Amino acid sequence: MIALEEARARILDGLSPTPAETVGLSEAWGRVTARAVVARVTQPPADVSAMDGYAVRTADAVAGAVLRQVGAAPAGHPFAGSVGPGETVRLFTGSFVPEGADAILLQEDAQAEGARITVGESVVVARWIRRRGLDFAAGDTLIPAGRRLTARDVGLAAACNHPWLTVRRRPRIGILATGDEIALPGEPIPAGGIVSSNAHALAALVRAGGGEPVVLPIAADDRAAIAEAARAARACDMLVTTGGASVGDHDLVQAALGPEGFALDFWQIAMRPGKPLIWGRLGTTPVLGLPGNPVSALVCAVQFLLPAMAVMSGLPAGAPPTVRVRAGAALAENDKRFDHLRATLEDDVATPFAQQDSSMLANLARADALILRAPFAPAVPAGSIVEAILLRALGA
Ligand SMILES: Nc1nc2c(c(=O)[nH]1)N[C@H]1C(S)=C(S)[C@@H](COP(=O)(O)OP(=O)(O)OC[C@H]3O[C@@H](n4cnc5c(N)ncnc54)[C@H](O)[C@@H]3O)O[C@H]1N2
Ligand code: MOO
Repeated sequence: MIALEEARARILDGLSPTPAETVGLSEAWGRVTARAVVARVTQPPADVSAMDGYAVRTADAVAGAVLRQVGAAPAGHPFAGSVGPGETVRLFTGSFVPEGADAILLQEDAQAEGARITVGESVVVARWIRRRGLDFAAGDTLIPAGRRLTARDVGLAAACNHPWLTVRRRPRIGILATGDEIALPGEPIPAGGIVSSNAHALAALVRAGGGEPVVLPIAADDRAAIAEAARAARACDMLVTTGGASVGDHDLVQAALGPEGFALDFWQIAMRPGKPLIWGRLGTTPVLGLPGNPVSALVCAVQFLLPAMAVMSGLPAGAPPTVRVRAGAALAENDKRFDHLRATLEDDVATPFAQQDSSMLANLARADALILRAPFAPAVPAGSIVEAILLRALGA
């Protein structure tokens, strides 16, 4: 059994980013830039007013002075002339500041009678003028390559005049659930059978991680069926199987993929839940074999599939983010397997469920966090600081 960190390193080492594609801005949220976004315009394009009011010359606009309005410049309609001594031009927020003016007289500090503008309060030079390029200048690199785009980034890309962006293709993840006993939700459940939940949970997690799930039909516990399904997944960037990973006579994933040319990298890791994890390659397609137990499959997906999808998306390789929390109960000494205790979180106190069986989906769905227990971590009293993965933040 290899250590969790080594398993993740071996998985991530073997992956590379998907090819780039171009998408419109409306499709860009959550995608990862394959190319830096460089401003095509300067913003603001000229000195502009930050307020509604009057463009003035500081020397003239002293309290009590009367100025002559010689024009108006609504936003989008710059004033063609310049502001001479004793003159002013009506402006609005975003209007270009005409030549000659060097300050803004706020509308509420002025009294207008026709073209006669009486200054109520002396202006301060440059006040309320946003300088050309205050925000950014043409040629500035505003968004680096390898960044997952936020709503703010999309707005920035639009502002710097990019109608579309070059991003990584979403990693296409084939999901193959195996087992004679599993039936799709809503279908008749065979005698001795259960409803398949893993493929659905994994597909949702793939979406949360920015990927495109390709859910394959359930394969029976039979080598030919698994092999056929796996062949269908060769166009995917990764095939994820669930079930059939362990040591039972019906745990067939490796046996079925072997004749198809499956090259195993490792099988079994020192992790709970998730011990029978499989990692290898079917031709050029990476294959991640997750255990069938629903909690094991999900926890392995958090620890390995999400980081793998990040690398395939062009993001840096790494472990899922962790936070420090206080244990809501005493934690026993751990054994040799890296443990993940499903826990609720209130403020910064994470309390593990009393039962941690890897079949218990309801507890998993109620959990906010996975408390991480390194191999051989000593027993700690309630209130101790421990590391945890927050599930909701990952969409898990
Ligand atoms: N003698 C040993 N037995 C087991 C070991 C071991 O080391 N020695 N490992 C255990 C561990 S740990 C795990 S985890 C499981 C994983 O087994 P498999 O990956 O082979 O999974 P299955 O046997 O196919 O199924 C296990 C369990 O999960 C349910 N299942 C399967 N697929 C789905 C699905 N799509 N949706 C919901 N539930 C699913 C299945 O019905 C079983 O109950 O092996 C232990 N055994
Ligand atoms: O490791 Mo298994 O994944 O304990 O249930």
